[in-house]
Amino acid sequence: MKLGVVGAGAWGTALAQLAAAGGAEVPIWAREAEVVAAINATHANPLFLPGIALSPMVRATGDLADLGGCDALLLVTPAQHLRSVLLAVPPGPALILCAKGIEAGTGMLMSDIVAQLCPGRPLAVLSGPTFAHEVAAGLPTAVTLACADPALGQALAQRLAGPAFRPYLSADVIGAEIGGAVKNVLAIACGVVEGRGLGLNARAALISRGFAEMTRFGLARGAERETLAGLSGLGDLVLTCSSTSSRNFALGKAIGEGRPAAALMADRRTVAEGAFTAPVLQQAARAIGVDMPVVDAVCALLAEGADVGAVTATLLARPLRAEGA
Ligand SMILES: NC(=O)C1=CN([C@@H]2O[C@H](COP(=O)(O)OP(=O)(O)OC[C@H]3O[C@@H](n4cnc5c(N)ncnc54)[C@H](O)[C@@H]3O)[C@@H](O)[C@H]2O)C=CC1
Ligand SMILES: O=C(CO)COP(=O)(O)O
Repeated sequence: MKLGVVGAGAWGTALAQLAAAGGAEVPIWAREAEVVAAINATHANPLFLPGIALSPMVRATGDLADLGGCDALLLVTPAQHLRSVLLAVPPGPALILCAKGIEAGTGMLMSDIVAQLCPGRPLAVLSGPTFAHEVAAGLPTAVTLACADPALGQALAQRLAGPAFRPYLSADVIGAEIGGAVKNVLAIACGVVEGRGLGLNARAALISRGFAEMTRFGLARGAERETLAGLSGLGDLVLTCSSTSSRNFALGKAIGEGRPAAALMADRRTVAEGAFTAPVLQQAARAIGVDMPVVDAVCALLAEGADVGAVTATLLARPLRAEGA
């Protein structure tokens, strides 16, 4: 099975490296001419994945048509740009959705966008605890590979699996997408806890209550509980809520240290998906009557520049409730 990669940020580049590990040539589309040049001339992507020597089998192009001969494409452009890129992706290859987010304005999951723009096109979701630089360096991890078609899911998992990369199959596409999108917002909250010096107890409590929010929202949207508790949900939540290697966590940490969110978001070249997902997730949750107080708190910090101390106090002063409610 020939794989191609759309999007040469950190994660797309790491996935291309993974796909090329067995010696196959892997075409990767990059939006930036400097990234195409660097990958082809120096086998590196210093802009988005510095410090990693890439396989010479990873071949970059600036023309999406060059990926037309692939059997499947890993789509790794940020969630807010998937729609525009999808319009130019060659028809035919199955699509593996790797971005973690919800589209602003429409509230659509990535699979909803594919269904709208390319109805009937075979698709899968790849999601889980995967810091790009660790995967590119060959460090071990496991992911969820969700696909409604078991034969396609099996073939994709076989193609992507390696000695240090272990996909677990699922049929729950929506569950895998929701876990990845929601955990980014919660990682911002955990970063705030770190930046404000609120302690490790607070972080553990927030991960746990954040997971309760992810579960409430996911179940209401038709996700399966075991997917949310798996690699693409809880697994990735724990990862991104624990390390400044997470851009979302790092963003939250800077907010917790007192830096204004708007200034932090301006001019960044790397993506902190949670900042875009937070308001649209809040809207989607309210529309179906799901309570997500941690997401509300992140929205207040991001959009309104609310005071961290006041937002924290509001969260802690909410009426007491049963843990499972
Ligand atoms: N970096 C990581 O460790 C992981 C990232 N992801 C997800 O992968 C997706 C991509 O993230 P990264 O590769 O980390 O990106 P990145 O932050 O390394 O790079 C930004 C990317 O955005 C692209 N971009 C900027 N403006 C664009 C536009 N107008 N149209 C199309 N593309 C545009 C750039 O070309 C570049 O590929 C995100 O949804 C992220 O949540 C998932 C797993 C791991
Ligand atoms: O999704 C990720 C790891 O699984 C990367 O997280 P960040 O986007 O917060 O860096």
